[in-house]
Amino acid sequence: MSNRIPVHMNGAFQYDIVMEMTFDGLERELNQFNLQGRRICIVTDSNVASLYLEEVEAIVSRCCQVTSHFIFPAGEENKNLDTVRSLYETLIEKQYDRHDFLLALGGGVVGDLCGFAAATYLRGISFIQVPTTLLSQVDSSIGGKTGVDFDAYKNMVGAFHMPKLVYTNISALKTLSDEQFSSGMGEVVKHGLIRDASYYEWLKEHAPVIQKRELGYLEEMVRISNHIKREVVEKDPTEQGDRALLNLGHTLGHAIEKLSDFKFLHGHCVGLGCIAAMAISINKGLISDQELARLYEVMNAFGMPVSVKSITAHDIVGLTKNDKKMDSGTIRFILLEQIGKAYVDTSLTDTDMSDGLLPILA
Ligand SMILES: NC(=O)c1ccc[n+]([C@@H]2O[C@H](COP(=O)([O-])OP(=O)(O)OC[C@H]3O[C@@H](n4cnc5c(N)ncnc54)[C@H](O)[C@@H]3O)[C@@H](O)[C@H]2O)c1
Ligand SMILES: O=C(O)C(=O)C[C@@H](O)[C@H](O)[C@H](O)COP(=O)(O)O
Ligand SMILES: [Zn+2]
Repeated sequence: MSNRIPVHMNGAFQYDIVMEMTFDGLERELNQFNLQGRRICIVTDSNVASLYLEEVEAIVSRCCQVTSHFIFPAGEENKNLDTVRSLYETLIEKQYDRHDFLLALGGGVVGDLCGFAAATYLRGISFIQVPTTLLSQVDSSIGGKTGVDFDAYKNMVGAFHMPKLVYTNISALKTLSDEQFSSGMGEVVKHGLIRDASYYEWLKEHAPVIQKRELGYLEEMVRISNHIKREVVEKDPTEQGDRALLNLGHTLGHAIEKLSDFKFLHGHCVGLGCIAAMAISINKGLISDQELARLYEVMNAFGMPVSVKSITAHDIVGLTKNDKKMDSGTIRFILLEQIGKAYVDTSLTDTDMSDGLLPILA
């Protein structure tokens, strides 16, 4: 199996996703961009900086004229315009121009924020994704959705801006906390649910080795998820249609994330949202009750929370009115027709959503 997945858009090659077990190959990949005389600013957060910045900066500095870095405090609460503003200030101060690059080293928070700065600084400069969390390796580094939160509304300000390269070092997952690893599994399980029933089964069967983080299995899992995400974003890069399926679990999940003041992790909220979406699908007679029991088994196997306290259905449903998939007052909600097959439903009422939330608010 190749460790290189090319991503195309409108029939034309856009960028490669390259999966390796170290950061070393980044040098080879960067050299294809002819960066002599150029500058690269590595954007990262405080945790990732202490783990990997020195190593990655040494590699990057061999490929371009000047390397600098911008470090911000880790956490979703810093994925906002204040941090973007500080990054702009750094780039202006260092006189970064349109031919220079940003490189996002970290999880989805770093990737989304750095990508948004790259999309907007000087009306757009190039950026590279070097994802280091499970969530970012399987999902957020691919497809060019960039952005930040605004007043804790998730990803309210953003742009589509494709990276020039996604370079994934799978072994970086070894230093991730168990909590962050299980959050990443939220997006992985989502991929199985929306697109690939046999992948969903495979995940369930291989839960023990995945939980042990055996690198061969992690590589296989990241590769399958990357293929699923690639296939969806290639067909619909700017979410005019089926890309919305990648939003399974997100309409309610994002609301829970906001209401928890970001105490709950994104992937965990997506998992909770997937339970609710499945419950609604069951209420509509689309899939059987047993599937919900199986989803609980899968989520338990990966240490994901299956219920939430101190948040009301009323508040969650209220926040769905700000969802990015709203269309003239109609919510475009992702449901399951069967395991491995999702669709966009435009008929849901607030009561349907409240009823779907019952299993997770119990
Ligand atoms: N753009 C997209 O398509 C897309 C897709 C899914 C999620 N997202 C966004 O991604 C964000 C969540 O990303 P995330 O889960 O990666 O969170 P994150 O970026 O906050 O990273 C989680 C934590 O892990 C730390 N970390 C990162 N790599 C590490 C490593 N290798 N070892 C040890 N610690 C490490 C970070 O410092 C942070 O504390 C959310 O903001 C979500 O909205 C975007
Ligand atoms: O790439 C996409 O498209 C996704 O929907 C992936 C999601 O996992 C991700 O969380 C995304 O940021 C959510 O999209 P949003 O448009 O609701 O912000
Ligand atoms: Zn997500």
